[in-house]
Amino acid sequence: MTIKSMRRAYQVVKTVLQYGLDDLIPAKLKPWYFRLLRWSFFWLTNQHKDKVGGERLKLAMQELGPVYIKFGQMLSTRRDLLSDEWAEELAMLQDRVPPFDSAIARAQIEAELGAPIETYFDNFDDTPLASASISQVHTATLKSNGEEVVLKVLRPNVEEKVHADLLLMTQSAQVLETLLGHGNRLRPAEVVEDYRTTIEGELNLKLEALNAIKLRNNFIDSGALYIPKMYEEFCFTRLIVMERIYGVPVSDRAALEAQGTNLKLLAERGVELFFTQVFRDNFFHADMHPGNIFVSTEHPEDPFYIGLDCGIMGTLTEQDKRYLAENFLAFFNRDYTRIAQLYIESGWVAADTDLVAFEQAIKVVCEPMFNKPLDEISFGHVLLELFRTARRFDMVVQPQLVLLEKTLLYIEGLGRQLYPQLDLWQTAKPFLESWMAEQMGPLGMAKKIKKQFPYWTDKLPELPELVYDNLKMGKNFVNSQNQLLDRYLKQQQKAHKSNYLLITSAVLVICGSILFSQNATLWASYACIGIGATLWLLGWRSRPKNRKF
Ligand SMILES: Nc1ncnc2c1ncn2[C@@H]1O[C@H](COP(=O)(O)OP(=O)(O)OP(=O)(O)O)[C@@H](O)[C@H]1O
Repeated sequence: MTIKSMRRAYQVVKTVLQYGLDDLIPAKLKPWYFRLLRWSFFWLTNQHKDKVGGERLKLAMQELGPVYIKFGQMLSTRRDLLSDEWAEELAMLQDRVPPFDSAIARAQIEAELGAPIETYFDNFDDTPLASASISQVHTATLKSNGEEVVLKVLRPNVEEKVHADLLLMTQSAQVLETLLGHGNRLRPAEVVEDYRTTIEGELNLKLEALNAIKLRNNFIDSGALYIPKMYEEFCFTRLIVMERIYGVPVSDRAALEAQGTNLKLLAERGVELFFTQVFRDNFFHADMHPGNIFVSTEHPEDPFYIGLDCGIMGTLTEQDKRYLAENFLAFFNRDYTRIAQLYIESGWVAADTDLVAFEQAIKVVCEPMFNKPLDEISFGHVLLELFRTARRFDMVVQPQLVLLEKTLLYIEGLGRQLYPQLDLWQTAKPFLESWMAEQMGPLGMAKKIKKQFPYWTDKLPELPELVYDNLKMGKNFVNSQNQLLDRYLKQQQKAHKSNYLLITSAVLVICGSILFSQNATLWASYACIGIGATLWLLGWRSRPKNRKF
């Protein structure tokens, strides 16, 4: 431990004690060394007894600086872990940081460029346009064509500071975890680990630029989202250069109204954009706070979003996406058995989970949601409640899903703020249904076959064994006594049969295509493709029917 890190540790302990955060740990969980710590710092008394826990934590984080402020902001989105009051307090943390010296910014930029700023840029403004915890933003114009750009540069020594704070956080989280016991729902070590991934991603600006380029390309023809152009030749780990944008911050409702923005359309586009990013592109902006989203100023009747700061992006596996879509559809069909099955099938909860108890718990939290009109139900809230319930059944944390749930909650909140009558279900349902239909239909099958072709040719020799194991598992499963399980198993069997037919048909079509491409006996290739197509039809028809898509 260096002198610097010891000083920082002292500062953290001092703040924790001054804000009485140690009081928040129940006395019976406090070991002797905790009390000793408190006695040895007897002059540091809790000066904030009058304030509630969440507020004290917020003030302490504010005092500890940017890394803790960002941590608090992230924590505020973990509503599956925190109570709503605590989350609301932490959400108020503001990331306002004084700018750093522009001479330092210049030196840093020139070090990355390997040349004086004037070699490539004119009109570099020494007064920053914005200054945040990780970086600072300056405006300039490109020497080559006069285009307006912004230069985003990392704060000096920010990596060192973040890593020092992270180390301390990790150690404190481990102590806390031991005190609280492993079964505790707060899981501090996991939360800090989650934060580490997020903040470390933000320390690499090149990564942010690459994400922005990808997202921009995904929406290049869209009238709903614009991502500023990145100048790749000037993008490095500590510096990126992008097109300057002008827009109204999305949180500035008064300005949006003043310019006559069609708020209904804007709100609907927000929800659509989210589902497009998740389900079509599998690449979604996961840091959607108001400072990162602007609204276009031209053509207010046909507004679009402008997205900045693509440091944190989320992706889901194909399987996660399918389970997620099914999850929503099952919820709106009030099919709680199906939801419970989905959590087990996907592996989010263990296979030996008590299905009946799980289904019951899901029903208890979901059913009251239908007391509201359908259009007021929030997808994010549904997911949040389902995750909270699943956690009680030891759901393994899925960081990608937590990221998704947070983004969804934010997008819906934003949509409602812009247009309180926003009908979330009507906006999202057609999208989900057509996605599911496409996935399960012939086009989706063809796409999957094409994508999986190299993998299947590799796995072809193992296929009979896999199919046999699969069927055997299904058969063993059927022996269960439970009535509910029986229903589930029948469905499983049907699904296995259908999968078996579909897999065999795919194999035959692939074999036929290989024979055809190698100019082998044509009749054999036609026969393979013909039989394959017939089996596919049979498999398709024998799918379990009570899945409503
Ligand atoms: N291309 C741009 N054009 C105009 N303004 C920009 C641009 N990029 C960033 N800004 C301004 O700089 C601010 C900070 O940018 P950005 O969010 O990218 O920084 P950050 O360090 O990642 O901040 P945080 O992580 O706290 O969101 C934005 O809120 C916006 O006001």
